[in-house]
Amino acid sequence: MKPVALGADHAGFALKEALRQHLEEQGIPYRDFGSYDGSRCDYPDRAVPPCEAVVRGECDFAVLCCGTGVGMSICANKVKGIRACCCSDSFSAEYTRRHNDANVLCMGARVVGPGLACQLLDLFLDAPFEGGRHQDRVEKITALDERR
Ligand SMILES: O=C(CO)[C@H](O)[C@H](O)[C@H](O)COP(=O)(O)O
Repeated sequence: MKPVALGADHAGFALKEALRQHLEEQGIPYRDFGSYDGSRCDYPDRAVPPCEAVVRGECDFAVLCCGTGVGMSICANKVKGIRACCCSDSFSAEYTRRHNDANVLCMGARVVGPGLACQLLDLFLDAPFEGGRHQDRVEKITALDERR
């Protein structure tokens, strides 16, 4: 398994740390792109490096944390090849993999607690992309990338 890329701003730092520890406990490799402490920083600067690692094929997935998860997801979806979803419920976390072939999970530390976030991460990592009719739709998303 390729490492999971992790990223966070100051608001998401503690949640990212909880997710990092959760991955470590399960023996799932990760690459931590920071923040490495809770110092104030800007989520666009923290979103891009983990996403670029996914696009380069060094990581299959990235997990990004900020206050709401929304700022991170907006930025991540600006990176060509990224399909990011901001999740705070289990159905979305699972089905964004099954139907959208999402490669980035964003979560908000001011929205979800660490226990739920770890559960959402497990669902995201375990769910397979179903392909079939969803493949055609993902190809249309890729075509949208090409128009930019
Ligand atoms: O971008 C966000 C909102 O979608 C993130 O939640 C940020 O973490 C948040 O805006 C940071 O807010 P702060 O007041 O500067 O801590």
